[in-house]
Amino acid sequence: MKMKARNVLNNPFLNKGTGFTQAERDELGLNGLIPPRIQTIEEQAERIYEQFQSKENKLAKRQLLMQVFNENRTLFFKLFSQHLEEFMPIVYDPIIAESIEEYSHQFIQPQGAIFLSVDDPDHIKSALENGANGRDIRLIVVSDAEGILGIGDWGVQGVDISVGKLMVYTAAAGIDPSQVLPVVIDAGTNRESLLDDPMYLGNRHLRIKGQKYDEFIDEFVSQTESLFPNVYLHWEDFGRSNAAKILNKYRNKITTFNDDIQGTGIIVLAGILGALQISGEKLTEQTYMSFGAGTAGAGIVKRIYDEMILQGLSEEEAKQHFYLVDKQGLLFDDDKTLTPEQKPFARNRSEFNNSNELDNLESAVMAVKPTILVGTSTVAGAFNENVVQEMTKNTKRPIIFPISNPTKLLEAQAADIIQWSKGKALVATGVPSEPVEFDGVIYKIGQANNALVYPGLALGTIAVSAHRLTDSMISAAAHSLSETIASTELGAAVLPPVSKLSEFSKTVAIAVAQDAVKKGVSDCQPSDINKRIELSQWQPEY
Ligand SMILES: NC(=O)c1ccc[n+]([C@@H]2O[C@H](COP(=O)([O-])OP(=O)(O)OC[C@H]3O[C@@H](n4cnc5c(N)ncnc54)[C@H](O)[C@@H]3O)[C@@H](O)[C@H]2O)c1
Ligand SMILES: O=C(O)C[C@H](O)C(=O)O
Ligand SMILES: [Mn+2]
Repeated sequence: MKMKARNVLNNPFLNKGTGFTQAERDELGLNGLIPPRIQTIEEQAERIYEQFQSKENKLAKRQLLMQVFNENRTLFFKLFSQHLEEFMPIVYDPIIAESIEEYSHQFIQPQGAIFLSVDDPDHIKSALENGANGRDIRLIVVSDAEGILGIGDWGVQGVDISVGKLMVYTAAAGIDPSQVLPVVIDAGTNRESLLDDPMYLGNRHLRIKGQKYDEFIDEFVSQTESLFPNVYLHWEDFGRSNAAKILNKYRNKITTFNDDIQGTGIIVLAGILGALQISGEKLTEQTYMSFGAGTAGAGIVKRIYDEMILQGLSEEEAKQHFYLVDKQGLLFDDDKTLTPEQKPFARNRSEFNNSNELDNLESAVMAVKPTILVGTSTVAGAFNENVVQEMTKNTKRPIIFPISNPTKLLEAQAADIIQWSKGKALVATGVPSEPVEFDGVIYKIGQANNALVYPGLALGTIAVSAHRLTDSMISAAAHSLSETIASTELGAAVLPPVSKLSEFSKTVAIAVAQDAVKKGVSDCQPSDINKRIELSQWQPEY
């Protein structure tokens, strides 16, 4: 086979398979190397979709799609754009969790990801260069996989989350797949079953913490910035002790984003604003309880607290609206184990006459009487019938969002919350949920997953080359999303449907870019914003 032919057939950015025209086949020396029939991308997509439908289970469906991804990115994204709602749970959450758990055994191909080892900081630069291979990288998703979704530490196997998040970026917002790089930092793993597994493909030692880890992250950021000066750096699924620390260290120095903290904050705020549009109530009158106050839980609380201040409350007034519940129960300020993110929202025991009894969710709900309950605890079934019924006593339309992932970790099923609350609760879940019928009304369930917002956020930021991702841009993203819901329909969802993801990603991008330009974080002219966004959007066509 000629070099030229091999290069295009083996390069997923260039390969068109049966889509090569006769002229291309002549020029590249492809005659005889692919079946003679020349197909349009639509015909190719139809063929693969037929194969997809014939696969008996979802993991097998994902494996088929990943094979297409590895061979032909354009065709993969054509298919993804045609079947966005159907493919999202397969290539992304929840099935991605299974693929991460099985990674070392199922491994065939590195899927264009970059593997960095904490033991080998000297190769960070060359690994990034090898991966980019001359491409202009504008977006990196990096994970060290200590806190994959709610399933914990998966070591090098967590690389799939970096690949998966990037696939959603392109499908939802048209981020050019040749400008992205998925990265995993293999810092070891504390999961014994991986360390004991002879097939495990990562470093066979416990997780490295402390100075060696911090220096590695520093070196990674500095090499990334010098190789790709226009990059937007997305952090995913780091552990609770690193996620906020890393974000706080770099957020005012580079264009960077932590999805679990900021992305989740945006989507939950948008969902709450959507729910309040439906109920006609005000945010500043709500009492908020976070069940699970880790990376996501505390990130959401900070976003909603900032919104309350934006809506006119003082810092002290705003704080009064928040209650955090974690493993210990309701969090109090005399607790020495609080994280820096929990501390500002911990309560004083003197506020309750039974503070010692508030060591579980049910008693905390009864004592606090929250009107909003968000679950980021990884505790399946924690929002039981009692908890939900208690919530209905506090307000006409309680807002209840169990958003732990994947499906097996949801704090409650949407259908149960609707039943137990007799249709009063306004519900969103982290994974897709079917509509629920109750008393003649069909309740649509919003998906409060950061995937609904991070694509638009990055598109807006990258399109106008904003040199920071500011809180103000983040707030603009949340507001733009909540404005797109159909709040007057009976049983309306609190968030827009995934089927409209491409449309509203653009809405989010415009709002974010406008805010960046207005606040001087970008040099783009206001009149150029829409054009710049359109030009940044890649289309899956040959
Ligand atoms: N829907 C979304 O967009 C989205 C985004 C981010 C995270 N999440 C989900 O949220 C969950 C948490 O993620 P994270 O990144 O914050 O993890 P994390 O480990 O930082 O936080 C989890 C928190 O839950 C607490 N917890 C554990 N057991 C508990 C119990 N029995 N009672 C009360 N609290 C308990 C932990 O102590 C910790 O503080 C995961 O399931 C993740 O998938 C969802
Ligand atoms: O990956 C997801 O589905 C959302 C979120 O980032 C999570 O960690 O659960
Ligand atoms: Mn995550």
